[in-house]
Amino acid sequence: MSDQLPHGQHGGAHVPLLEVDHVVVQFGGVTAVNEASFVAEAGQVTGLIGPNGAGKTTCFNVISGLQKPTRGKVRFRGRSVTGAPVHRRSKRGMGRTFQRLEAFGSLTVRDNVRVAHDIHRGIVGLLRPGAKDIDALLERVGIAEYADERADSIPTGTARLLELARCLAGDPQLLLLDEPSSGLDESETDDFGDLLRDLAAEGRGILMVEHDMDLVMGVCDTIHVLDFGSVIASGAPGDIRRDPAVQRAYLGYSDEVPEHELVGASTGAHVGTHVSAVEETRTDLVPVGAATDATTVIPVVPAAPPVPSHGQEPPR
Ligand SMILES: Nc1ncnc2c1ncn2[C@@H]1O[C@H](COP(=O)(O)OP(=O)(O)OP(=O)(O)O)[C@@H](O)[C@H]1O
Repeated sequence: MSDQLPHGQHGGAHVPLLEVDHVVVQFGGVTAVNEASFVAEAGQVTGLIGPNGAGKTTCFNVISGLQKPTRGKVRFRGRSVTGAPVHRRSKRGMGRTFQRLEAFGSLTVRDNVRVAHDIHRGIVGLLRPGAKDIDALLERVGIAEYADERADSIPTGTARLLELARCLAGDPQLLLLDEPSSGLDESETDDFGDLLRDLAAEGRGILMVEHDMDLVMGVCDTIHVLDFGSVIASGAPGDIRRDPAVQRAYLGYSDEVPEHELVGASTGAHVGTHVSAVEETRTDLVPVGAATDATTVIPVVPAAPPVPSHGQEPPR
């Protein structure tokens, strides 16, 4: 029996392209992923964000098959792939890029994409794509001018786009992108965001771990937020931006101490730190970007002293 069900349908019921279902990953005493459940839909860009150490990469490893979960399931196109090896997931239509660049340094950019295509297609790869197909892909991701350069001589941002081109050479239905914009300048990041929207408009699903909040908030349809391995929020960018639990996760505040105690006790060193952090944040109330109502501001009013902060910018 074929396992290639059309995504989105399963006996009439809606089936997400990707489902992460109560996944737990433990490394000895460390729970890196804690009962995480979320979905990524076809035709959408989905963001997976969270502070450093929140469990994003571990989740990606579970989804792509590099890490066996301690418990829980991963379903792709309605079928469990929890025990499937990486290459089988890839054959079923998952493509992944890594934070670490994986291209062959001594090959040209064009040959890197050609090799990725051949590896993915296996025997079918013998029917090699024409140079025109490869060049069209390079054009699409915006690196055609580097086609004849060795991969180890191109700038980091370009190398990231090469990773994406290599991933797209396998024609995946789901793209798992790990920090895809790092190394891109502002205008390259804008172009990259447009490309992600185009890829989603073709019906592909994109799940992206990304620290550039402008990009995440600008291109994602849905965002899932991890903190200490658990999903603490899921929703549209505007909802995530305003979610108090998300703000706490990024800024490192707990809500156990009422705000009036904070203000009244501002002589304490740690509280002083907190107050200045609050002031710093509040002077930073900025109009939310073009993706939503431009008059909305970020309601960041932490209500308690700091717990060890992840030291990262919250979603803006
Ligand atoms: N192989 C491992 N052995 C032990 N602990 C691990 C291992 N891999 C990850 N961890 C721990 O699991 C937790 C989650 O790590 P993970 O790399 O998934 O987080 P992350 O959200 O991707 O972080 P970052 O944004 O910094 O890349 C961290 O506490 C990390 O130290």
